[in-house]
Amino acid sequence: MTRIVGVQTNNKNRANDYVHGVYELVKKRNPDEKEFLQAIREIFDSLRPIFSKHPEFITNGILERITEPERIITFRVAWEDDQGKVHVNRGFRVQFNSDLGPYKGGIRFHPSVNSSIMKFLAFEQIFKNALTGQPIGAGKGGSDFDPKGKSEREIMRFTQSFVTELSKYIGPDVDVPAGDIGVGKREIGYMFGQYNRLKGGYEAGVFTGKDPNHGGSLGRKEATGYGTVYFVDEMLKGEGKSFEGVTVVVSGSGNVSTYAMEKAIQLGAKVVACSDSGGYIYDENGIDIEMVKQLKEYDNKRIWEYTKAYPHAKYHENCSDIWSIPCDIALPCATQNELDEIAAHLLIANGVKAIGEGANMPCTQEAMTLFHENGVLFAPGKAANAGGVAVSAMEMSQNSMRLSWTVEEVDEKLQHVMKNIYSSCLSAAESFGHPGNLVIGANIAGFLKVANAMVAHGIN
Ligand SMILES: NC(=O)C1=CN([C@@H]2O[C@H](COP(=O)(O)OP(=O)(O)OC[C@H]3O[C@@H](n4cnc5c(N)ncnc54)[C@H](O)[C@@H]3O)[C@@H](O)[C@H]2O)C=CC1
Ligand SMILES: O=C(O)CCC(=O)C(=O)O
Repeated sequence: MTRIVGVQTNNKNRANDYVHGVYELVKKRNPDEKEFLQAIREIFDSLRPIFSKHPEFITNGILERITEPERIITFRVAWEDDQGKVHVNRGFRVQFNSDLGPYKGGIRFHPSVNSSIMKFLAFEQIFKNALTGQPIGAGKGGSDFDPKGKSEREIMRFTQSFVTELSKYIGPDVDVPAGDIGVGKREIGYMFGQYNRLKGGYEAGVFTGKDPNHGGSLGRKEATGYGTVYFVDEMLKGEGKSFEGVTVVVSGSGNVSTYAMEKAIQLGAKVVACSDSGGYIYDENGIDIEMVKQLKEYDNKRIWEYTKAYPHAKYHENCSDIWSIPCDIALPCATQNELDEIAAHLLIANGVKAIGEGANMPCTQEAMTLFHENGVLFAPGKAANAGGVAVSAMEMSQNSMRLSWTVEEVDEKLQHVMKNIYSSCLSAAESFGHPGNLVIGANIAGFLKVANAMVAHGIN
């Protein structure tokens, strides 16, 4: 008995030393990349229990390899504005891991884009894409270009210049980009057009998130937001709860937020607030989702203009104060680290029951710890928002087969994927000694899938 306990302790120490040692190496190699290190730390904290059961992951150097992107492409994007002035932005594509399939992940256009943000997003994508169960590897890209205030033609010229360089590194079986912040079906359309022009043909599966009228999948636009709500609904059902009659606050008013709000409302919730980077609106009667769509998806307006149609609604300029509104469920769907310790304290004091991360890494580590300590149900982004990339993989399948599924078919498959992800997270958490902890469950379930493939593919 003593000997077995001794062996277990030795294995545990060896596993802890391994995780700690690799984290120190990664930190040394990427000293100023705070978002990337934050994402690595969260994963590493969850993975500790794995290595005492799977020493082969240590001998195969899985952590050392999975934290180093297979390839990072950085390039100049020169473009001319409407006045003929030349501008230069920086473009990125991080091709992080291809053990499960072609690199797959969105393109972000936002002034904050830098190497750390690109790497954290591509790293998260490894585990998220693995959780979907579909044959997709992981990547992410973007540029520090700010679409705000640019004309339609400027956006087209910038996007064409961006993809002229990116086209050398992507393809339907190599790397398949999609949208993210600042990139929707309009930008994907420009990328797709320019890519095909350069290649002299039509390669349907090179981008996803295309317009369903020209090569895209029905249901892709809605998939991330709907998927997030489907996942949270599963988590609520596990506790005998539901969306019926609850109050919900959603940050952002872009692609993910809009369709998270729509699905929550369809399931009987009252959504009382949403935001953009300028501020938030609070409508105690419940947000009119069609009005939000009109303002943000079609008219490209700021969210405060909602109050022109609904004068009883209130507009507040500080978008991060949205978390001071009492709610049962909070869905952060805007951007990374938008919900910090202070916001978490406010939500908990106001009785929040559940959090669902529609955005990538929207909660800081400190906020997550507080939710955990206070028994708040927590759906981590890499599981909860995986519906978008899952339907992107369905778009790839439809493109390869040269056919189109109906929106009902796509939605049914999406619900199935989200349920499967939920049960994989639950069972991984249970098997590794953390029952009910979906953060640990998501990280372990995603990691195991990729790590096993990396062992099978040899050291490379
Ligand atoms: N589009 C997709 O399919 C997926 C997106 N995500 C993640 O979801 C998040 C949102 O992405 P999208 O909706 O696609 O982008 P989007 O560009 O359509 O919308 C982003 C929204 O967030 C707002 N925003 C930006 N910074 C903000 C801040 N600090 N506070 C409040 N609002 C702010 C913007 O005004 C905009 O309304 C990102 O973290 C993205 O990586 C995750 C999975 C898939
Ligand atoms: O649909 C895709 O390929 C990308 C989605 C994405 O960027 C994400 O899941 O964060």
